[in-house]
Amino acid sequence: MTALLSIENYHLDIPTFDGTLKVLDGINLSLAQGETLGIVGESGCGKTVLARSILGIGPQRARRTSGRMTFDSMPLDELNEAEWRRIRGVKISMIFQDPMTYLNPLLTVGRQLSDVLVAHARALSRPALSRQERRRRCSELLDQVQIRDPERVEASYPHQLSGGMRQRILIAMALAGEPKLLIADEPTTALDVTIQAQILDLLRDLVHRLGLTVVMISHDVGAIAAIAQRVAVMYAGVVVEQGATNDILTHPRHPYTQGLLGALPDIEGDHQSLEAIPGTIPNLIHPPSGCRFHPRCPRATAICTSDKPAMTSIGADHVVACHHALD
Ligand SMILES: Nc1ncnc2c1ncn2[C@@H]1O[C@H](COP(=O)(O)OP(=O)(O)OP(=O)(O)O)[C@@H](O)[C@H]1O
Repeated sequence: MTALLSIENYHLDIPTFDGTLKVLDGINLSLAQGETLGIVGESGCGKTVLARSILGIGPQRARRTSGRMTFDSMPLDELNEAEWRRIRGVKISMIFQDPMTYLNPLLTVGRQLSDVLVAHARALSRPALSRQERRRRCSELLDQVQIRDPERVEASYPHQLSGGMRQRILIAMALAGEPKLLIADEPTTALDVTIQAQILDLLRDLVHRLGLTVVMISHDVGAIAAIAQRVAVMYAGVVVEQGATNDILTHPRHPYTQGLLGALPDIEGDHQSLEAIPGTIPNLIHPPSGCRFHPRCPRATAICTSDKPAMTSIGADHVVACHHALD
């Protein structure tokens, strides 16, 4: 099957005052239509930079040094701004952790949804929708995100709605262009636990009903497990392990994945075992030689400091980049 999104050997640098950050170091990911991929890793691993690069909105000074991304047979790295306008926010859309940042506090929800429809028609060089068509489409979108009282919500300003409702509105806006790919960057992190579960249910339902393909980024392995069929574990700009969610969660092979899973809240609730992965993410200006995880790895040997481990297949849908994965 051809992939809807494929990322091959993607390297990205960000020049800074102190030196060049080697933020993405040879990312390989592939996503089939209708699939949900979770990207998990500690803060600073490069998850957001990767997600934003898919949309062509990476950090301003960021430079792709090699590799490529292909979406729906289009080479994303070669698109011009006019081509991007037809894709960004339309065919590939994104939702974020804090909806309030992306909603205009001065306009009603209905007006903002309607504005999105106008902008999409313009971006796709389609005739503008009539007022009546826009109203119908707004109701349809609110229905898709399971908002049961669309009239009240359309007439509301963002601050009059709960965090969960605002996230639903952002999802409705993201669906307005009938996207093929939805990138969800920590969509439930700012919400309380019950609402988190509702938003995850909604995303699952959209995948099922609309055949949406989703990349979901989170440092919350539980949220990823609830929604993604496949998981990619990122560490310091590298995908270190990837495969079927169940396999990765029950048989993690990379010491970093094992540490991350060990760092999950324990059964009683919110206690985090902070000892699970000692140390912190390395400085990406001078990343460690060989395997970027070796300074923190309990299994590191000489080869880990000298040679970058190749991604090796260890199951039908399970790859890992570790010299000691099978020890
Ligand atoms: N605009 C920027 N300028 C310089 N460095 C940046 C910029 N954006 C991100 N970085 C650096 O890139 C690295 C990866 O950041 P990124 O935000 O992608 O991590 P993340 O895994 O998404 O973390 P979080 O979970 O906290 O969002 C970090 O070292 C970060 O400091």
